Amino acid sequence: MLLRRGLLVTRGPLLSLASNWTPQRPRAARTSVSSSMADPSPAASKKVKMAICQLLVTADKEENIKCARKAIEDAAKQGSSIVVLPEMWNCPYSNDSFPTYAEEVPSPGPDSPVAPATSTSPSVSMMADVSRQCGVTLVGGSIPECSNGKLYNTCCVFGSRGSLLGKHRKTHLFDIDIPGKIRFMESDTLTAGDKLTVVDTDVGRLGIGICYDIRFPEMALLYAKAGVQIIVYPGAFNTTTGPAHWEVVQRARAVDCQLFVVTCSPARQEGAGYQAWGHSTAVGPFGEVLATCGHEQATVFVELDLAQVERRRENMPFMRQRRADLYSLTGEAAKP
Ligand SMILES: O=C(O)CCC(=O)C(=O)O
Repeated sequence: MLLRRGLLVTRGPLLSLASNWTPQRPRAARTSVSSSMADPSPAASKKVKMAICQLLVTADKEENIKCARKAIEDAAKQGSSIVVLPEMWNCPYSNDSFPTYAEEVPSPGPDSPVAPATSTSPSVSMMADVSRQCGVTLVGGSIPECSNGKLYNTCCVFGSRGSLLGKHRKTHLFDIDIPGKIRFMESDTLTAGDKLTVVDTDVGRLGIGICYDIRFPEMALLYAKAGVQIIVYPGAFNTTTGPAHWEVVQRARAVDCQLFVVTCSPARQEGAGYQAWGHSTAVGPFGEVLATCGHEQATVFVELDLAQVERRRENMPFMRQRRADLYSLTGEAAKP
């Protein structure tokens, strides 16, 4: 895609965003639905209770798994139907750690094999087990995945019966160099994923991105086009780009796409090689920050009314107002 004299010029097969951009309802959504007489909007409320677990990640993998399990169980006890974990929650965020902490991840599917607790994929089996036991949808942050001699930064999404519904491999690797501030080259160890990931769950239709993926609005727009209601970005911004961009990119994606944006960071670990920004957040489809936190370990509880996605799009129909004669977007977020 080229930006030339104010024109967005695309190459390859076009996927026009100008017409027929009606959000699709998720298949088999089992969101609790209640209508409110006081609400003049035709869209009934569809409320989803979410917990965003900003975990303190240590070098002790077993401890990280125990701590994540407890946070999920506590969130379920408090009535959450969907729980989100941070990027790289089972290992320190460093190129040295990724190969050592990596696990195999099975292919998604309703009957995906759930690895027993003694397997070589203890993080994956814990997530499958606890989501089934607690009956929650789980967006499992990310962990390093090993597959055919390559490493990926991978997010697993589990349904409330413990099956692996989807996995997203981070598509934009975090390779940046801000002299005197931060240099990180994920591509030294990781390979980029090659697809966008839309997952239908009990609570709604999710689009998944990981951290640096949030900086690419085209990806979020394709998710909106695919009928996604919530984009979840497990992410670990840092103390340079975090204060500058973390909140603004979330609000920008939410406003551009008129959907919910949720981020989940690790807590900041004093003395760690990588200083995470924290501030896990949920943003509504009008760009409003609904809930957030600081940089310490915390669980953010938030209720998302998914009916707001339709309401905002009725109020301000950007989707129908796009100018396909002037610009369009290539690519596809495959529907599940
Ligand atoms: O985009 C940024 O500033 C940070 C991204 C990042 O930390 C990551 O992708 O892991």
